[in-house]
Amino acid sequence: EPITYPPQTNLMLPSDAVSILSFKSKADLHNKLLYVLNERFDYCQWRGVNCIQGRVVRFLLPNFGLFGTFPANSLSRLDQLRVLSLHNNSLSGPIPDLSSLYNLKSLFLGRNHFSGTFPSSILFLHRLTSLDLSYNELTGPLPVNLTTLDRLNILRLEWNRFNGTVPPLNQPFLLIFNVSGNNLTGKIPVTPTLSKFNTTAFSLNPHLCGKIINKACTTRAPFFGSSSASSPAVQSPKANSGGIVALPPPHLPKKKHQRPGMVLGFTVGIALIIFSVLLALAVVKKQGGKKRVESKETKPTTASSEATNSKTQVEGVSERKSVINEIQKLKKSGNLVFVDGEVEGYSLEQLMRASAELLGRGSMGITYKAVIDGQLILTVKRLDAGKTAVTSGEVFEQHMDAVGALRHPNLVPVRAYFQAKGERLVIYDYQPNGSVSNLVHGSRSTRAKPLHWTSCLKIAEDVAEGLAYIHQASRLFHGNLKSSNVLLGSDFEACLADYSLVVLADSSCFTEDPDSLAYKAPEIRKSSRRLTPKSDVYAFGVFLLELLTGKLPSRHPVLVPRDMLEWVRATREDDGGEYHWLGMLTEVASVCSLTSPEQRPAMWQVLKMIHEIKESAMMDDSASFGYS
Ligand SMILES: Nc1ncnc2c1ncn2[C@@H]1O[C@H](COP(=O)(O)OP(=O)(O)OP(=O)(O)O)[C@@H](O)[C@H]1O
Repeated sequence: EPITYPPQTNLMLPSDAVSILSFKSKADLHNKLLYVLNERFDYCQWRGVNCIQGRVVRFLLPNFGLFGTFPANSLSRLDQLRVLSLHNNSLSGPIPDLSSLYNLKSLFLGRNHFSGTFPSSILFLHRLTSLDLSYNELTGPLPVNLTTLDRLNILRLEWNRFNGTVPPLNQPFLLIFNVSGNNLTGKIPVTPTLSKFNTTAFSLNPHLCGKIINKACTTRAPFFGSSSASSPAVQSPKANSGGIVALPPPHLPKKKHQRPGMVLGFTVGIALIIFSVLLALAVVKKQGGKKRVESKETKPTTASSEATNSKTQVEGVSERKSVINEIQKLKKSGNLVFVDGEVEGYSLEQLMRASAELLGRGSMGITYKAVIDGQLILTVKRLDAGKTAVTSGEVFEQHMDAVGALRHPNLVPVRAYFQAKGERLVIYDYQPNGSVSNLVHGSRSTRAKPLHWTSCLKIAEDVAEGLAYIHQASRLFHGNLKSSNVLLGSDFEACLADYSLVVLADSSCFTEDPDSLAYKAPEIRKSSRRLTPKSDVYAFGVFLLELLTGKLPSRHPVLVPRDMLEWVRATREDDGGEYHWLGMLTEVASVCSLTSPEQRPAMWQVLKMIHEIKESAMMDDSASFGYS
């Protein structure tokens, strides 16, 4: 039952003042709040306190450097309280019983060190519209009854240690929702509300699965390099340091009957390969005369990317070819393999007939933009046969199945692949707005100007999200992060391309330009066999510096971290306004590019640092809804 009248503890002092002072006595051990009470209602003028008719309705203490605990029975008497924010302080211990704050609409306790389980008293606060417990150390399951808080607009629970399953939340007004970075498990309930959120709301929970995050709840597809045939049950999160949890080793061989469009040549046997190659050669020969020789002019990409695509367009005009001309040597002994969950939207024949434009030549092969039947735009990467010859057909198939299973808003999705007789194609979505390399360095004629620091932050966040996802969702890594492999999607979101392809190639065949080399961590400069997630972290550090300075990686000086900031600043026309933020971002870049892989943070830790910078920046601009 709600308490209607606050019990008077001291006839001289209003009970709201007593509440606040008793809160301060334990929560402000460093005495940051200078609360003095001379007159009876002075407390309504205290910093962070807002009253209506002498009763405290808002108590807002974000970023006050509060250090201590949140004492039980302190604020519980503030029964007129509507908003409570203790966001971003250093409060530890459990969150006390708050059930008497029955008028509370917004509760912001994020970015502290609160521990213990989800405070069940919160479930009594039926008027709550905003609840933020993110970035704490809370453990245990999320109560199923969270569904009863039916007015919630904001529910932020990310970066705690919650385990168990996601409750079947279906609050119609839930607009902001995040449970990423916990240890939640099992299938995400497919409610209309939860279906509205994309995978980032659930990311970095290694054992979550289900339709909403495009991850099957069964054992994952095999991946490259694994040898174990026996698959233990899902590994305990505790077995992993730092929160990265590896998926169980795959079952080998893979159950092939589950997917459509299988590569016949590798499943039915040698005899069939020979037969189909002969047949295909006959068909190709017969159709040779009929092949479309006209090369449909594929329009250049969107107007907004005019500058960014100038290099590829010049190459495209001079080397524009039809895919049929380029890959007509294909022996048609295989079909396109559409990765798990993909609809077979087109055939190999359609792909071969598609008009194509050269996008560029990279270390692994040649990349084309292909337009199928004048409608569907794809990117086709034709891998260099010689360089990937070290990878057997079976390993290639297993690897591409694992890579194709990755789905994240910051990854360019693999849709299909193909291999037959030395030819290997990987088909991706086409990203219409060029690459970050184009964006930062522009065409050669224009002088490069570094991006605004907030754009750097946004791109860095997107890339870190994509990398952290790859590392946690599989035992894969990118292996070739660089600005030409970070593409801009239709909303100018940054998406990683070319992830996890480099392991298929013999790196000794590579002749890399100085910029590509500069992304390589010291331990992999000699051989890419030693690629690990930490080498991606190194490349991320180089990429971040490239973003901040607009300088090509081969021109980055080797500096100790404290000189690094001065160099970063010198490359920018800074009026001093961004100094603080540049400092924080440069620090992230420096720690990522440490020589020793062990000293570099894991990608999820990098992501956490970037989130923290973003959140403080938002608070600084008072742009963050509800925190001040
Ligand atoms: N899915 C895609 N959509 C649009 N452009 C793409 C796509 N994939 C690659 N590109 C662009 O095509 C060009 C060639 O890419 P490619 O990956 O072959 O070479 P690279 O990125 O320069 O080097 P590397 O092979 O080492 O990654 C690059 O400019 C890249 O930005």
